[in-house]
Amino acid sequence: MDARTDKAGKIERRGILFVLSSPSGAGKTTMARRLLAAEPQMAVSVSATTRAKRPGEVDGIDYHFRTEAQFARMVEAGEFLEWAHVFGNRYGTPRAAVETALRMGRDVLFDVDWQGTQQLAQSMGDDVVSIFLLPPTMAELERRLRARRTDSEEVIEGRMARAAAEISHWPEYDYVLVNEDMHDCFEQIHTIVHAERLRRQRRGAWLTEFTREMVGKQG
Ligand SMILES: Nc1ncnc2c1ncn2[C@@H]1O[C@H](COP(=O)(O)OP(=O)(O)OP(=O)(O)O)[C@@H](O)[C@H]1O
Ligand SMILES: Nc1nc2c(ncn2[C@@H]2O[C@H](COP(=O)(O)O)[C@@H](O)[C@H]2O)c(=O)[nH]1
Repeated sequence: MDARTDKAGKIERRGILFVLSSPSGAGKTTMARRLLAAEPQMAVSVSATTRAKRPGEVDGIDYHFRTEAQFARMVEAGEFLEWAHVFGNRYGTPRAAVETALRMGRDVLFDVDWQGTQQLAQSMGDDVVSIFLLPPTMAELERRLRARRTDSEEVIEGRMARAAAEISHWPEYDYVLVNEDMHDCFEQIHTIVHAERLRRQRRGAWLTEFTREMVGKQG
């Protein structure tokens, strides 16, 4: 028996929803990829979006790329856990995949903006752990957006224009990290994941039973 299952092997651990947000280009996708490589049991929420595919992006892996009409039908059918307008496009978290992963006791990683984080926190409460990434400077943020070579000048300017507004939401997050050095930032995120999993409230009935049996066996 471990913290995930009871004596009958039934899953009793609720998955944690780890949310990463930042201004565009600060490094969420980079950190998410590293975390998923280090934590193969962690599920990732693949968002749906109406934005155009970037070079190298794959439908169903990076995003579910949808037309406006398809996205609107999904909203109408209640298929999203949350959705929002970001940079003139619509982005949303499909409900079904997240609910399946959580039911199986798996943690789920989200890359969503501040609006998505607020909506997830409202619907999923204490199961949400939110992390905000800051760039070391605005100049470095712009450098990273350009170095990525995935967006037009117009898109980059739009994202830089929105960066200060995104950053203003940092106090709403559980953790705020400066992504200066990739390795250090990843280590900090991984430490948060380990610590949050060890919270007493998340260890479930297993801990109660474990301590009761231990004390019962005394003498
Ligand atoms: N600590 C770092 N130092 C230098 N470059 C970095 C660092 N972290 C990420 N980058 C680089 O910055 C660029 C932007 O990173 P990334 O795509 O992960 O950002 P993002 O926050 O996911 O952006 P978006 O919200 O637009 O999807 C990438 O080219 C990435 O390799
Ligand atoms: N509220 C939501 N925001 C989302 C979701 N998926 C991604 N995002 C955020 O959109 C911007 C832009 O992303 P990009 O891939 O076009 O650069 C970024 O801040 C993401 O965090 C979502 O499902 N809901």
